[in-house]
Amino acid sequence: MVLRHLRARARCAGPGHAVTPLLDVRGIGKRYGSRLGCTGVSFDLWPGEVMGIVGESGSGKSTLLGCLSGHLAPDEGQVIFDTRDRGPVDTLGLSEPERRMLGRTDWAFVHQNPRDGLRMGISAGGNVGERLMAVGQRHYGAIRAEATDWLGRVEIAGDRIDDRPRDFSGGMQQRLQIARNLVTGPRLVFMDEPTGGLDVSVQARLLDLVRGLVREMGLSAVVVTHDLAVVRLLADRLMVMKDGRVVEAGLTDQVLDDPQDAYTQLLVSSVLQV
Ligand SMILES: Nc1ncnc2c1ncn2[C@@H]1O[C@H](COP(=O)(O)OP(=O)(O)OP(=O)(O)O)[C@@H](O)[C@H]1O
Repeated sequence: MVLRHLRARARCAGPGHAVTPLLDVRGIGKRYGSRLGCTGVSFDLWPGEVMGIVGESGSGKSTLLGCLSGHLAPDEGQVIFDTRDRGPVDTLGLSEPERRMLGRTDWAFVHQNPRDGLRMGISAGGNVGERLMAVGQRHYGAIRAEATDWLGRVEIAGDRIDDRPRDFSGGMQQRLQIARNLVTGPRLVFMDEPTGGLDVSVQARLLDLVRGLVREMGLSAVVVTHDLAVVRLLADRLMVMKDGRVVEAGLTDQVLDDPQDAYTQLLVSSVLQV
């Protein structure tokens, strides 16, 4: 029913107008036994748009991101993704191989801890090149050239290509994780506290880099963070979560400059006092 509705909307589109959201999230809910993870979360994400999800610890951000990205199975709801070849598809109904393919091609996931998103035992170039091989590239010279190019794009010197990520600083590891994720040209990137655990100056540089790449590549992204400075810089729109529910949503500047919900007001003012 929902898919038919989306296709009908897509057919009514004029040229050059995206009328189908890239991601259409409907009523996602997840419980852990009697404990609520998140409930009733719905939103659209449009091509090239960045959605920020903020809230205090335990508000359900990671649960929601897990449900959206296929790492967790929600108890209810739909996550409809506008695939290149088949149009809008409910990703929760995909088979495991189909989901894996989506993860290699159109979707990417940047973990808070780069160790969760990198292979620490293989070289930096191998970490990037491996993703190209996973989508069918076989020419060693071309793979190495593309890996070198991507290391440059994330400001890692080319002469570090054969070094292992464990010899990198935290900021470099995170930049390498970003290169590994973006090298295959995904359309949607999930980010879980991408600057968490980094020094403030390193955070600022990383945020600048991510913002540049997102814009340059026209990426859509869902960014979970407890840091309002991160969403202020990266996100076009914002959802504020509390106790597993979205309490306020809107354009980032609007929500942060003129919060309507009492909890959002508290969140914003507590940051301003820091
Ligand atoms: N594996 C789990 N088993 C039981 N309860 C869980 C589990 N994971 C999360 N929860 C609970 O679900 C609720 C939402 O947690 P979640 O980790 O999604 O919040 P969060 O906003 O991402 O927090 P943080 O910023 O600390 O990561 C919390 O009450 C948490 O205790």
